[in-house]
Amino acid sequence: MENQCSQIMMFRKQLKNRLSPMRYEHSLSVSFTCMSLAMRYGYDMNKAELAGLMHDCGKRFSDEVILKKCLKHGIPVTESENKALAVLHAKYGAWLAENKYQIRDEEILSAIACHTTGKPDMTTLDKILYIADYIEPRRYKAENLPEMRAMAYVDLDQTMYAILDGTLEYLTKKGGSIDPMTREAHIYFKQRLESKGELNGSV
Ligand SMILES: Nc1ncnc2c1ncn2[C@@H]1O[C@H](COP(=O)(O)OP(=O)(O)O)[C@@H](O)[C@H]1O
Repeated sequence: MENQCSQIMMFRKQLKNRLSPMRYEHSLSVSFTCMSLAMRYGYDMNKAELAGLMHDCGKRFSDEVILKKCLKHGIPVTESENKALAVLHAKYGAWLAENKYQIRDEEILSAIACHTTGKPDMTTLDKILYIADYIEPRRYKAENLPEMRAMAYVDLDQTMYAILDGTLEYLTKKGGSIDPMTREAHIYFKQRLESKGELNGSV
């Protein structure tokens, strides 16, 4: 317990020096939101805290620099990621977390790696982090935030589907390339809700 706390304090100090003040605040806010969702869903709070804190550790560089760093370190970049560079900090962040911050927990690394796009068959921590990144208290951009914040504490799959649905609509309007992993995740959650008979018209 004491060890976990001192590890978190050390990572916070390092991130504070490396991220912009706003990005650092966002990371803290996501970390606390992850813990709160972990409480709700009976997930390990320490792992959730660490995943939330570290999720944007790759976002200290511009997208172009992140691409160069991925190529330099042999991190595979798909053709789609090359066209949608905004998603790449997640994969690079997972690499940094493992290789520079020495985080070895596969669930934490997986959650960091898929926090921008989601993916099919996400673990509980994958979902907690993806959702916390969207609903954290300092976020204000999306119109559906009050609804998503309430839904997050009712059902993770419903919330994943609703956020992915809104994000695809937003990205389509915005124009530009959309990473196909986001669509794959959307289809996956749609089918998952359908198979449970839980896909309602309002989502
Ligand atoms: N080209 C893309 N393909 C798939 N997902 C994307 C793409 N660009 C951004 N996203 C994701 O969509 C969400 C909204 O994007 P955006 O508004 O650009 O980012 P943010 O909310 O971080 O400012 C974020 O979760 C982001 O990771």
